[in-house]
Amino acid sequence: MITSRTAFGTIRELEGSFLPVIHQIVQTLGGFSIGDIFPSNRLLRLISGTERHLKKLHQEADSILQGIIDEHVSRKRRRRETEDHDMAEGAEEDDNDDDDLVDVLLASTNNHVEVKAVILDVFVAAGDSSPIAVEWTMSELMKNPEKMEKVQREVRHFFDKRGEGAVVDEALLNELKYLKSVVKETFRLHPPAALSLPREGPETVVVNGYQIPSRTRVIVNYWAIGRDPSHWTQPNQFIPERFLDTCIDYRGFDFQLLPFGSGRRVCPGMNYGTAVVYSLLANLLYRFNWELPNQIKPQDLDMSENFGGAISRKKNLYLIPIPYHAP
Ligand code: HEM
Repeated sequence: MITSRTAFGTIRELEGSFLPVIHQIVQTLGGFSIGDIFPSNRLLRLISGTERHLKKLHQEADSILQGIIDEHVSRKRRRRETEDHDMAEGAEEDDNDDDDLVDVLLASTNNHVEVKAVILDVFVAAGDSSPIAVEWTMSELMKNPEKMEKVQREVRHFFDKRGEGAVVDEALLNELKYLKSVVKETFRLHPPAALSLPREGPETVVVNGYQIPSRTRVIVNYWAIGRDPSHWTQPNQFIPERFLDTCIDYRGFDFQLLPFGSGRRVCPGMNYGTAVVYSLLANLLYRFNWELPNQIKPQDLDMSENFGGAISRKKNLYLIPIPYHAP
């Protein structure tokens, strides 16, 4: 929702139909089909039906995006007409402060196919990653009440000192060390994108004694790397403290923790995605205490995963918020 408001501004009706299509595209792309294993065999690709399904989804997304672009073009035209009229009467030219992503892209090209491709790429790649990360973080904190207490103490101390409106940016995260460790630990156990996008190398290489011929399709399993016992002690336990005394980070330089990938094809939305995660979490943790419904005990909270383009919870997380009032 935050990404779509940034991209589309206020076109709520079309936005409402676009997000479910994106969700289906992400789910379909994330699954494996027999055609993925033998990509050169067109018959297998046809039998699996995935290609047909994706084409249909693509057509739906394309027509919704065209509607959004048309809306933007006519809104811009109306605004320009009003501005021309106002300027003729002596008013100053309007700046473009409230332009959204579509406006910015349309200002740089008249080619609507390119604009649609960029928007589709951003939405499919961004998917629900940040909300999924927040949902897993809250799940782990509910399962581990002592960690929840510790992180809330830190966040409340921070906001009580700086005021409720304080923005949690990269500089201030140095003060929220435990929250940062909690997020790193969640990315380690539950990377929203478990697998890299498929990549092909231009030439043959040898990695750890394995020869990988050029043009081989390679997919890296970030989920398995995060739980590899040769890198992590008690790999399946949620222990944010493990990050307090190390500089291991998720930015792509520490190969045992790669929730955003690494190298030239590292996620370009990393800063935006993490800013959303930190600010949502900081607000949820500051403003409310949280309880599990139906007397569910923390240790009984279901943590099953849904396999797809993004690894979300299999069952939604339902929690009871209890407003917190600063003393
Ligand atoms: C917590 C949030 C996010 C996570 C965990 C995440 C993770 C990833 C991962 C693992 C990849 C694949 C890297 C690879 O193939 O090795 C990726 C690619 C990508 N991400 Fe993100 N992402 C997040 C948020 C976002 C957001 C908010 C945007 C855009 C607004 C975005 C845009 C992209 C794009 C465009 C690519 C494809 C890059 C390419 O084609 O090489 N991501 N992301």
